[in-house]
Amino acid sequence: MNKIQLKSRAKINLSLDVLRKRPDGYHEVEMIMHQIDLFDRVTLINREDNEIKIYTSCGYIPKDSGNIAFKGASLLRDTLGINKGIDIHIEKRIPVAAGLAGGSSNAAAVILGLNRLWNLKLSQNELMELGVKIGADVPFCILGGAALAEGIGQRLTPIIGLKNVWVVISKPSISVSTAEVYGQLNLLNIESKRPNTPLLLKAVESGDIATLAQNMKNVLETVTEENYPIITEIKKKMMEYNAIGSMMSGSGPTVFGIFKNYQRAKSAYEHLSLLYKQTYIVQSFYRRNEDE
Ligand SMILES: C[C@](O)(CO)[C@H](O)COP(=O)(O)OP(=O)(O)OC[C@H]1O[C@@H](n2ccc(N)nc2=O)[C@H](O)[C@@H]1O
Ligand SMILES: Nc1ncnc2c1ncn2[C@@H]1O[C@H](COP(=O)(O)OP(=O)(O)OP(=O)(O)O)[C@@H](O)[C@H]1O
Repeated sequence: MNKIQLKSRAKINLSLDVLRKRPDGYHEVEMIMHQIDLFDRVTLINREDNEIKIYTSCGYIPKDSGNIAFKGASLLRDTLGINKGIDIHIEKRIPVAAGLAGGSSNAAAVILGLNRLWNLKLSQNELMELGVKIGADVPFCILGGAALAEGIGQRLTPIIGLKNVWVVISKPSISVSTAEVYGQLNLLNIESKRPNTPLLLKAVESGDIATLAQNMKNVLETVTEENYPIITEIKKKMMEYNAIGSMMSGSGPTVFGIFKNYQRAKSAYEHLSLLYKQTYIVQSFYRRNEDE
């Protein structure tokens, strides 16, 4: 085998709580993460030499060692002392710097793909332990499906995901830095924004999308929504167009809405895409990578 192609899926956070700030600056979180069926295509092709090369149609992501997919490949090579080269082709569809883990998901695809292409035989847990070295969202992207994430996001408990739930996502044309959002978070100001995680976990696992959608909360909204009122506007529009609930994903600025059925989601998508260019209609994706 000389080549492998993978789907690199985006995630949304169905809840996001921050418990405390650690001495190293990172935050301990408690969040419910769920993949959606919006994906980049990542193709890995072995090279004759030992270089790592990135090819992408997307004009505004790095094409050198600054690309997180590059970091995924060099991490595997350095850790295992491998002297091989790889061409990494990224066909970008996931909006960038959006709160959808687009970059983390590309890195996860590279790690999963090279494990197979180079026959490394690392377990999923070993891959996840390596993945966290390049980003807190990478282990979840390696796991796939749906999970409760704790620690800095790397301590994962897989949960039963939502089957074929319709979701509309809209990204306003602003980009947000995750580090800045966490940096501006005031832990004294989040009490009313904290989710009831046990209630939400139960709702997700039983497919009770009404309870889920009506109780979703993300403490990072206290920062990003405050900085960008357009997020409040999009959430309002989602509700006007019959979402059961709407929230910002991750550190934002992407907003998603959960819908009762395809017809309602489609109608919302048609209206919202006139207002916000980067609007997508997608389904929840519940299968873990090991199941594929
Ligand atoms: C907002 C989320 O996307 C929600 O899933 C994640 O918590 C962030 O995951 P990520 O973008 O993969 O995060 P990283 O690339 O590891 O970290 C970017 C920056 O975010 C901050 N950060 C990230 C994760 C975390 N648990 N606490 C933090 O304070 C740190 O300042 C870090 O320098
Ligand atoms: N392969 C990649 N895909 C997307 N962005 C990348 C990639 N490599 C590096 N980047 C850079 O990483 C930054 C964050 O992009 P990304 O799309 O991963 O953010 P995000 O969706 O907010 O991620 P998260 O939800 O994990 O915080 C951007 O500034 C982008 O230029």
